[in-house]
Amino acid sequence: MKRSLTLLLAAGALLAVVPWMRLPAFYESVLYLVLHWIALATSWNLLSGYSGYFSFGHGAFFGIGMYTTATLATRLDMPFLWTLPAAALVAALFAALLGAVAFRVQAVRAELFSLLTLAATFVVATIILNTPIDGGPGVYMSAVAVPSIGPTASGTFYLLSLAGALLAVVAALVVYHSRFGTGLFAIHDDEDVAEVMGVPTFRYKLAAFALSCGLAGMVGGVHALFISYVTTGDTFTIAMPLTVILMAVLGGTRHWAGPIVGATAITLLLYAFTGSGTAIIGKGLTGLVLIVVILFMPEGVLGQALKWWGARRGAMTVLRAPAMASEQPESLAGAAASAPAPDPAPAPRTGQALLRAQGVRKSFKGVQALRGVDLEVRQGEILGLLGPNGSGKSTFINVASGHYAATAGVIEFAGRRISGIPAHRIAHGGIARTYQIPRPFAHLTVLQNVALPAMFGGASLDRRAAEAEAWQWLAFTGLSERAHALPAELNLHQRKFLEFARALAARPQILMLDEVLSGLTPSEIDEAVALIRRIRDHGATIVFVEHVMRAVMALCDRVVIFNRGEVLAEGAPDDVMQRPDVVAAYLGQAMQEGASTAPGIAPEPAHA
Ligand SMILES: Nc1ncnc2c1ncn2[C@@H]1O[C@H](COP(=O)(O)OP(=O)(O)OP(=O)(O)O)[C@@H](O)[C@H]1O
Repeated sequence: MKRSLTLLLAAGALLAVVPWMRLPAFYESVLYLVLHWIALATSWNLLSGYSGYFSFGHGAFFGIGMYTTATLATRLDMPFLWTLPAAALVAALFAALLGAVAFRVQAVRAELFSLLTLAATFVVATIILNTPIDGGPGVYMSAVAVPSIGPTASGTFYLLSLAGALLAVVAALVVYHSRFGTGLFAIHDDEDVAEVMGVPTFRYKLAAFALSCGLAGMVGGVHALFISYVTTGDTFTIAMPLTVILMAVLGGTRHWAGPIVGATAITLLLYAFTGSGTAIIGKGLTGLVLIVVILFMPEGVLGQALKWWGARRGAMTVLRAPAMASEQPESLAGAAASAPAPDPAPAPRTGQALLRAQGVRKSFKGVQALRGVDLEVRQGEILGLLGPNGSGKSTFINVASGHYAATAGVIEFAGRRISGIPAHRIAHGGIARTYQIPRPFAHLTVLQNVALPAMFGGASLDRRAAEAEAWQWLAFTGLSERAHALPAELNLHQRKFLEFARALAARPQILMLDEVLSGLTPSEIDEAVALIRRIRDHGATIVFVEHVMRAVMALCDRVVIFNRGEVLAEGAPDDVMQRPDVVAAYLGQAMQEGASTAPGIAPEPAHA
């Protein structure tokens, strides 16, 4: 990052000389527009490209900035430069208010968020148009003095635009390489999993929205004086956010520099055809280029270029997320699955209750998935959660890890109530889980997938330490060779082990494994059983939902049997599995399914 930052600042310093080169004002205006669009597209990308929350309301915040500057400079005679921080602040505050409402509602994602931001644009425009802020005729700013920063007025505007673009790009670069940026990219791929792994999704989205809109507001403030006549009709159009989106998409939304490429290309292309007869050709050509890029370069021009560059150098990935694709530490090179791993949880086997659930209920629109579950997980044990399909095992894990809120009841962890608190705080407190169907972050490499929980989970490491930790867990689970692959390039066995590695990297006190063995071949199951044993030998407490009976019998200290959302039985595996009511529960399911025998109730000999 330091190299990019130095390059950026050096480029900024070089470009700052332009007004003194005595170029015709026309060129300064063109460059003003290029920088203006770079600032807007980059600021939009900070929320929408990074986190995947596509905003169609960037025009609203840009417009709020314009009107803040216009009002303060014309009505209160505030010096123009002082109005710019105010423009940024008002736009950021408005975004924070809107985000505080929108991000609280879980359903407001994807296209609903886009529609909401679009609607906000019209609401803002209507308010401004029908109040003294504008009142209808627009605001003239011709009497506002242009500060003498450059040798000419056009030079001053150019320099202001350069400052705005630099500020936006530096912000995008810093966020891209920060913990905050990593969290935003995780939200982009799977927000629920990101939250369960410890990313404070609400706070991160709010901060990104406010930052993105604050920058747009500041750019709006500069533009108000540049055009010197502000009207709602010209400001709050759908064309503005659309242009910004197209620029970012063309350049590539998954890289901080993507919008620079897109904004420069589109602005220059449109400008090259500004003559009255050729403007339409310019627009048509821009549209065509966009169609080609969307069809053949889904990661944008810069994304594709970096991919080619990476492939030429024989290295995988550059563009998937904030770059952290460092090489495997030498000490771990060639480490096999049996390599010593960091201690996942230094918990002694005291047998005391670490997690206690009392009267936990969960219903989904009429479906009673949990009907008052009481159970405890003891420190250092492997507790098996068993039961027929649909009996509520996964739901229990989902509720305990905060993925779903309990409808009623209390869950305590290490003596503290955790039911009702956000999932990222539960993760931070020391509970990690795997998903029955692996849910890796699709655009993060295997290494980045494992480093993320090390950053946001119980361990709470910084990026560098998290990456080192991730390498260790990759060695532990035998995935070192695939560190730079994307999850889609892994087979099921490897994806399941990736789930393990991610959960372990959080250094949890309790590890909840949800059917990690399903779909694996017998030899892969043996491997996984051996791995779970090793995790337990490190002192971890494990909750283990599983249908593979030989693994259950080989691993579990105790089992709890769920049936129809209730606890039917609990105790030592050998005793519980012989109980007639447990056999009947499984048989009931088998009969419903038309099977002649209960599925896997008779313990198979353990291979492992
Ligand atoms: N998100 C959801 N929306 C609606 N119903 C759900 C949801 N999640 C679970 N259920 C329902 O809750 C009940 C319990 O499901 P759950 O997945 O917890 O069972 P399970 O014991 O884990 O089953 P399996 O062994 O097949 O995974 C089922 O009837 C299921 O259909």
